[in-house]
Amino acid sequence: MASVIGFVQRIWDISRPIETPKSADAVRIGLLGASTTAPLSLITPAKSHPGVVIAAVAARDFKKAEAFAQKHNIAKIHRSYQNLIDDPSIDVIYNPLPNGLHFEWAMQALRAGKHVLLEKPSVSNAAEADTLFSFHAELRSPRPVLLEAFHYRFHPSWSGFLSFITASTIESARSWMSVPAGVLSSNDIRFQYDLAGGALMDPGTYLVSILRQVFGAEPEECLSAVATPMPQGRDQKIDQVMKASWRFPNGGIGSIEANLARSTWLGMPGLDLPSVVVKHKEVPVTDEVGSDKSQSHGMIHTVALYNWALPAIWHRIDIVDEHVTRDDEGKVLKRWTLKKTKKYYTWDELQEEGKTRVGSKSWTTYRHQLEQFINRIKGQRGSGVWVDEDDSIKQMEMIDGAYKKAGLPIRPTSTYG
Ligand SMILES: NC(=O)C1=CN([C@@H]2O[C@H](COP(=O)(O)OP(=O)(O)OC[C@H]3O[C@@H](n4cnc5c(N)ncnc54)[C@H](OP(=O)(O)O)[C@@H]3O)[C@@H](O)[C@H]2O)C=CC1
Ligand SMILES: O=C1OC[C@@H](O)[C@H](O)[C@H]1O
Repeated sequence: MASVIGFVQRIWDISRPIETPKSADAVRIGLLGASTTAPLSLITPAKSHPGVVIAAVAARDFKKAEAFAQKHNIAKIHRSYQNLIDDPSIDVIYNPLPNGLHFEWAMQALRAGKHVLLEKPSVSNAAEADTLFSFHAELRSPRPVLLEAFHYRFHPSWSGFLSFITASTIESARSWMSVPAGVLSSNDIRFQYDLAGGALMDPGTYLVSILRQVFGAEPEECLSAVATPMPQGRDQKIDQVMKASWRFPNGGIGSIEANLARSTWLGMPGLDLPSVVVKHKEVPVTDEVGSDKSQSHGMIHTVALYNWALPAIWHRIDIVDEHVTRDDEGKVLKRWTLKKTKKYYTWDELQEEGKTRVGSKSWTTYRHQLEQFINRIKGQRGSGVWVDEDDSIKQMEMIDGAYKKAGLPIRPTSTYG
């Protein structure tokens, strides 16, 4: 009962954050597009941040921008993306445009000296990532801040999960995310190749990021990539589903399944919690059992995180240790399993020296991300979580590699120079 009350309370608190008065030096953010995601990923989180004002929005259609501004209490409307970027009263550009427009508008914003919060995937392919992030790296100090918005990494549940993983002994890691069938309309940006759509680009980009995080390394080889194309008559360059696997330097295998139209029995929409399961190789345990030289004691450590995408609403980390003792001929003497469950709604259990980790239970991944983004802009010490330039480039290299392996073209490079 207490857990149900906690769940309902968290949903209530997340959807109605306490609005804080804004400080005089608040960072002023402008939104590119009246996007579907902005209310969840930035507008609501900004309400509880005293140092952030959502100051302007630009949309291709003025009436749409007007309605969006009114609904979200945004004071200023621009008739074009360029006008927003050129607005001297704006400090930060939030870029949640279709993936295929990320590169152009991030470059434009950086060229205008604005900080950029850039939705994932950062761009369409590795060549664009290299150009964008190298351009950013070479900007003169004080450089604007550029962040690929891998929000899940900023929540304490992700750090808590990683704290149970020993990268060098991982045998396998599996991660998955899907969108239930029928949720996305047939003309959704995710189904358009020219806008850099596809399952690997959308849920898949998180899954690729998760494998890179878990192994703490880049893969040596893409072992398999199998795309389920869109139904006949639709764009065959779009992967509706992508299943792929990679071998990492420790010999472990990482695999993903990204699905833009998950269905189950009789075509009913399917709902899976976005999750990751990491299984380690058996490692020897030295303890009182192991000290008997005629016996050996081994353990397989498996860690799973359920709901890494919206962990503030609910998540669970399961840690399962399978123990086995064997005699000196390898015959199994005894097996037993120890299980525990952990949850990290706040940093309380994860405080480390030198890191400033703040937040409350009602902070979503997006709110935590915003905190760190603003810390960077203000030159303040934060939680230590960040996504750096090289990380974002390597991310796109892994995605390109999987598209090639699947026999699909990598997503098109922008003509913007
Ligand atoms: N962090 C997260 O949790 C989430 C991130 N995302 C990411 O955000 C981005 C946008 O996703 P989402 O908000 O769902 O997308 P939308 O379909 O809402 O598109 C976003 C905006 O793109 C603009 N746009 C510009 N050119 C085009 C075009 N040719 N066709 C369609 N739209 C265009 C529209 O702006 P205008 O108003 O000017 O017409 C639209 O408002 C993606 O990169 C996605 O991966 C998406 C969902 C969640
Ligand atoms: O968080 C998300 O969930 C669903 C996806 O389609 C979306 O783009 C992604 O960011």
